Amino acid sequence: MDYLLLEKKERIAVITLNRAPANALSSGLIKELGEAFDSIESDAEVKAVLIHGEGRFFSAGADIKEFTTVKDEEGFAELGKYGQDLFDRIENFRKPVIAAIHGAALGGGLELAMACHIRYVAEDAKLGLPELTLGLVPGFAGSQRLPYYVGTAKAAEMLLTSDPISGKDAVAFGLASAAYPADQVYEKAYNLALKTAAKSAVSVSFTLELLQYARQGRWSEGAVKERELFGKAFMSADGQEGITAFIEKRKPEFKDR
Ligand SMILES: C/C=C/C(=O)SCCNC(=O)CCNC(=O)[C@H](O)C(C)(C)COP(=O)(O)OP(=O)(O)OC[C@H]1O[C@@H](n2cnc3c(N)ncnc32)[C@H](O)[C@@H]1OP(=O)(O)O
Repeated sequence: MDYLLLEKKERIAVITLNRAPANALSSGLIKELGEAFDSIESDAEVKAVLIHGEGRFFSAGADIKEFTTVKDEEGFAELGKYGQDLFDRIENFRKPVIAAIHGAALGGGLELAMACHIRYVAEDAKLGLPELTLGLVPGFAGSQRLPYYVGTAKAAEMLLTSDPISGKDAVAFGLASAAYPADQVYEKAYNLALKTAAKSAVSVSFTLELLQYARQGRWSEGAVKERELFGKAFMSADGQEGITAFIEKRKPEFKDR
């Protein structure tokens, strides 16, 4: 691949955005991200995904220079759909996707990070949707995901001023789970990925599915689905192993079945 690195180790797939100088999300990079997720989806050995950026930033957003090659409104709507479809796929992915953010996650970079299931950030990272600075609006569903995390009022402030918030503030507003000094973020996020990879792939997949009901405000349907999957998880080989291991006072040995 030309714009990212995909490395699989210890059952973790590490995606490194690698498009100097700012890991701007060109259509080429977005296409390669889709291909990376194809490879990870079909690889039963991989149990979690970690996305981070090479260089100074996580990602500074869609490639502003590439915008000049788009001809008309339909072209921009198509570009938006291209990114939105990929980010929906990431949000609905059945293996945990974790973002380790340093430097900046702006515009499409933050929209990518918001599609991940968990975000760890550098304390001094800048997170924002500055599209209005360019006379634009977000195009990869940032106007929809940001209010989900930070509330409508804070999202309105961030969008209408274009001011980014720090990693520390992102945690305070619920946009990220934890903030660390910049040189520790990757390692902390990698250890988090390892922790999730130690669980049964069955219950992890069920949990990610259930979280989407809450994410989409489908509470009652989600509760029905939860009790159904509770039974399925209990009757799975790993569910049986987990219960037996607890009773026998030992660590469970999950087989992802
Ligand atoms: C549907 C989605 C829409 C969107 O995502 S719209 C884009 C939203 N993103 C932005 O508006 C962010 C734009 N970039 C910036 O604000 C700044 O940059 C940074 C804060 C990221 C970094 O600032 P500093 O440290 O002063 O560096 P620097 O000289 O501005 O940038 C370094 C190089 O990176 C290129 N670059 C930065 N962001 C983008 C981008 N989004 N698309 C294309 N190139 C970008 C610059 O041009 C420059 O390049 P060169 O060294 O060749 O001059």
